Formats: sequence, C-alpha cells, structure tokens
Amino acid sequence: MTAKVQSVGFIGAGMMASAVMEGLVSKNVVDTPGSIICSDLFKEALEKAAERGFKTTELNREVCEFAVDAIIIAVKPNAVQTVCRDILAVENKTAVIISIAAGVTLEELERGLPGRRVVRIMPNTPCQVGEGASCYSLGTLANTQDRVIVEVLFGAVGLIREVPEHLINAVTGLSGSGPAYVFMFIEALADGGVRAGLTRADALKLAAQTVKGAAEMVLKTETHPGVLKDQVCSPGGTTIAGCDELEKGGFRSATIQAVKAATKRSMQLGHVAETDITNKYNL
Ligand SMILES: NC(=O)C1=CN([C@@H]2O[C@H](COP(=O)(O)OP(=O)(O)OC[C@H]3O[C@@H](n4cnc5c(N)ncnc54)[C@H](OP(=O)(O)O)[C@@H]3O)[C@@H](O)[C@H]2O)C=CC1
Ligand SMILES: O=C(O)[C@@H]1CCC=N1
Repeated sequence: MTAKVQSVGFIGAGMMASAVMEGLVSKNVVDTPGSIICSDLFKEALEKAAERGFKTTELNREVCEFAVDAIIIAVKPNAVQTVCRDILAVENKTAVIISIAAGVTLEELERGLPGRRVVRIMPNTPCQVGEGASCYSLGTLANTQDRVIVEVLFGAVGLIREVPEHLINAVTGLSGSGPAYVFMFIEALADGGVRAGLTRADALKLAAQTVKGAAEMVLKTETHPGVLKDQVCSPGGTTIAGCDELEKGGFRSATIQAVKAATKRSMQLGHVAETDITNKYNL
C-alpha cells in the first residue's frame, strides 16, 4: 500500500526503530525525515538519528505532542509500562499507539493505556531496506483507520499481514528473530567458501546473493522449497553431498528448534504461564 502520512513518533530510537525510520523515508511514506520524531534515553542513538535528519528529543512527551498519525513504542519489553505512563500524560487522541515490543500483549498495552487505540506488531530489521515482514493485531478500541495507518507504515517497508494475536509469538520466533538465523547462515556459507579458497569479499557476496536469489525463487514461483532443492541436486552430484552433511549436522532440526525456542521466549516475555506454554501451546 503506498500512501503518505503526516507525522510519526518513535519512543526508543534503537536498532529496530532506526530500521523502520530509514525504511519509511526511503519509501517516501513521509515527506521528509523531519516528519518523524524519536526519543531515547541513550544520547548516541539520538545523535545518530539527528544526523539522518530526524527530529529528536530526550522527552517522550514531545514525541506524543508531535505525532499525528502514530506513536510507535520501540523500547525493550521491560520498559513498555514506563513509556505507557509517559504517553498517557499527553492528551493525543488522534495517533494510534503501535507497540513493536516482543511478547508484550494487547491486554498489557490496554492496561497501561486505558481508553487508547493500540496495535501490537512484530516487524523485522529488513524493514530498513524495504524487505521487512511484519504481522499485527488490533487492540479492542482500534478502528479501520488505524488498520490503514499500520498497513501504510509497515506495508511500505515490506510484507504485512494481520494475524490473531496468539500467533504473534510464533511470528516473533520466525520472522522477527529470523534475520539473525539467516545472517548466521550467510556467514557460515561464506566461511565455507573461504575454507574452499575464495576471498572473503567474494565469498560474502556469493553467499548473500545466493540466499537472496533462492528466497526470490520461493516467493515468485510459489513452488515448495523441497521441489526447488531437488532441482539443484543432480544424482551423485555435488549438492546432494552437501545436503548429506547438513542433515548429519542436524541443520533442519536445529532451525526448527530455534524458531520454537524464540517463540517460547516471546511467550515468557509476555508472562504466559510455563504450564500454558507446555500444555496449551505444546512448546
Ligand atoms: N531488534 C530487532 O530485530 C527487533 C526488535 N523488536 C522489538 O523492538 C524493541 C526495541 O528493540 P531494539 O531496537 O532491538 O532495542 P534497542 O536497545 O536497540 O533500542 C531501544 C532503545 O530504547 C531506549 N529506551 C529505554 N527506555 C526508554 C524510555 N523510557 N524512553 C525512551 N527510550 C528508552 C534504550 O535506551 P537505553 O539503551 O539507554 O536503555 C534504547 O536505546 C524491543 O521491544 C524488541 O522486542 C521487534 C522486532 C525486531
Ligand atoms: O531478540 C529479540 O527479543 C527481538 C524480538 C525479535 C527480534 N529481536
């Protein structure tokens, strides 16, 4: 969805906020970086944002006063309730409040922000280059216009889907955390290339382009990745020898366990009872 918004505020200007802020500017969702304001406790984060042309402030209150369309909570989960108190102190009823904090539930957000329209979303860092993947759920008071704002903001910087809230922990384990797994894979592929004699620079480029190309094939052809894998494996050839080693190393199982562990951790951050994590969600 391509459309413009007037002004957006970020409380917390760290890793994820900067990724989304950069994405919004490069995709022209805002007219200028000056239509985005961010606050942070960490001075260096504000200095970096100011260098990129964003408005900055040490006061969360000023973010709430400036932002017309959305206020995005982009602090660590344990700081969300403190930030909610700062948001409540300002009478801004136009902006929808969007939390990107892992694990923090709509119920917790609505408890901290009574009477306010809230949305829980899980984006990922590739939003910075317009290739993010985000899933969201609307709070009880959020309306159709709020859905439009969320889709405009995060749809501009990648894929966007609305999901039932109970699935957001799984989204966190997969696409929220997933870039880290993929970066590890790219690094390992490149290490393999260097071990086999390539220069580091060539190996990294080849590894990243291979992951990008393979991902594009899955998305564009909508073919099952197992079928695409089979197309690469010649009988008795090089690839099946490599696949054999990946299976011996537990590659697939380790990946599944990684998503499961991150999903579980997201539930723990959201204070889901351990008995529910085990019994209800079977994790
Ligand atoms: N990194 C990622 O890939 C993703 C992260 N998320 C979520 O995004 C949120 C932010 O993560 P990330 O960007 O990685 O974290 P960062 O630590 O990089 O950024 C958070 C920033 O918020 C600042 N902060 C803390 N308390 C306050 C406050 N009361 N008011 C204003 N600023 C404050 C921190 O300052 P200080 O360091 O001084 O405390 C820090 O600079 C988390 O909830 C995370 O779960 C979601 C999707 C992906
Ligand atoms: O590691 C984390 O907790 C955050 C949430 C998803 C990605 N990073």
